Order: sequence, then C-alpha cells, then structure tokens
Amino acid sequence: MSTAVSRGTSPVPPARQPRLTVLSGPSGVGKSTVVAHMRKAHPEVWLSVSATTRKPRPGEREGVQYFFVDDGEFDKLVANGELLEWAEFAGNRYGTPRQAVLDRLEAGEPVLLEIDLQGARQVRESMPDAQLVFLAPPSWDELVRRLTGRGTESPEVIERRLAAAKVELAAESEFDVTLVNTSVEDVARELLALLR
Ligand SMILES: Nc1ncnc2c1ncn2[C@@H]1O[C@H](COP(=O)(O)OP(=O)(O)OP(=O)(O)O)[C@@H](O)[C@H]1O
Ligand SMILES: Nc1nc2c(ncn2[C@@H]2O[C@H](COP(=O)(O)O)[C@@H](O)[C@H]2O)c(=O)[nH]1
Repeated sequence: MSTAVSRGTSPVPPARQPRLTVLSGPSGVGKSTVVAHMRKAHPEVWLSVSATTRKPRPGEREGVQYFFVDDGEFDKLVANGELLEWAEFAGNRYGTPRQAVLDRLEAGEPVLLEIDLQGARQVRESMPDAQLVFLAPPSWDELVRRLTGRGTESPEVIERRLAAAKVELAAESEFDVTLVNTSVEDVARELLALLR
C-alpha cells in the first residue's frame, strides 16, 4: 500500500492501487459468458489466460481461452514456480501464469482472474488485497440446466462438476461480493463496476 503524504491544507488522496479481482463460481454458472459480454464492450479489461491440461473444446484456440499443455509441461510450470496458483478440477489441472499478472499490476492495470474456488483461496492467501467475487446461479436447477445445456461435457464429467459445485456453493461466504447471474447484461455491468 502506498503512503500518501499530506502537506498544507489540501490532503493528497492515496494513490489508487491496481487491483486483482478473482471471479469464481460453479462450473456452468456463466463466468465465461459474463466476462466475454463485458469484454466485448470493454476490450481494455485484461483477463489472465490460464494454462490447462484439459483438451480444447471445439472453437477454443491456443492462447485465447487457455494455453493447452500436457501433463509434463504443467509439471514444469509448477516446478519452476511459474504459476501464481493452480488446482486440479474435475480431472484436469488449471493454473494462472504468474509473470503476466505481476506485469499488469506493476503497470498499474487491473487484473481479472476467472478461476475455481481452490485457486481463489490460494490467491487470498498470497495476495490478501485481492477482491474475490462469487458468481452464483439463480437456482440449483438452473445451474444443472446451463451446464448440461452447454453440451461440452460427458454425463460423467457433468456429475464431477456438479459435485464440485456443491462444495463451491457452500463456500460463498468466503467471497467479498456475490453476484447472481440472472441476467448476463446486468452482471457484466456490475462486474465492470467492481473492477474500476
Ligand atoms: N444469465 C444466463 N442465462 C441463461 N443462460 C446463461 C446465462 N449465463 C450463461 N448462460 C449459459 O450457461 C452456459 C454455461 O456458461 P459458461 O460456459 O459461461 O459457464 P462457466 O461458469 O464459464 O463454466 P465453466 O466454469 O465450466 O467454464 C452457457 O451455455 C451459457 O450460454
Ligand atoms: N484454479 C484455477 N481454476 C481455473 C483456472 N482456469 C480456469 N479455472 C476454472 O476451472 C474450471 C473449469 O474450467 P473449464 O474451462 O474446463 O470449464 C472453472 O471453474 C474455471 O473457472 C486457473 O488458472 N486456476
């Protein structure tokens, strides 16, 4: 935290710190949809691109949605300390490249991470000033509908993700803010306001 020095009668406001914001929430709640909607109107919002051992879905591109790596490459990222946080989620590993995030914060720009609960907890530990935002579904049935309706996962993987969702929903109180994803437009606006 920078220290503002005040001289005379007009106090100097403290310099605004660039902020790291984490967006978490159960798989299928709509995190990517909300972030994509916000960034369409505000492409200047910087989103960290994670590394993952998950296979690309149709339409996903290297370096855009993720850096797609194999197990050995992920092991190296971990061993070399190149990840700010990482977690295993529903059978795959995911992690946030550290240096890109630090570069942005150093340049005074806000940073957005879209990561799971385990990652959010690690960020809270290592960067206590981070803002943790939880994206909640309007209801459990709607979450199941969205995850199933996306059509990207097998029934077995959907079951694993829904099991993780129960744990994630139970951890909502660990977050600073909850946004309920009833309307993509409304939540995108609220998230943008939190980033600024
Ligand atoms: N507010 C909403 N109303 C209705 N459908 C929505 C809404 N937000 C997202 N969806 C739909 O829900 C599905 C899941 O959304 P999305 O892939 O963005 O979720 P996610 O939280 O990023 O999931 P994951 O964590 O698995 O990556 C998509 O088909 C998307 O179109
Ligand atoms: N801890 C981390 N979680 C991450 C990261 N990147 C994405 N995720 C989360 O994984 C699940 C599944 O994502 P999907 O693209 O396979 O549907 C979801 O909750 C993401 O938010 C990361 O770098 N670290």
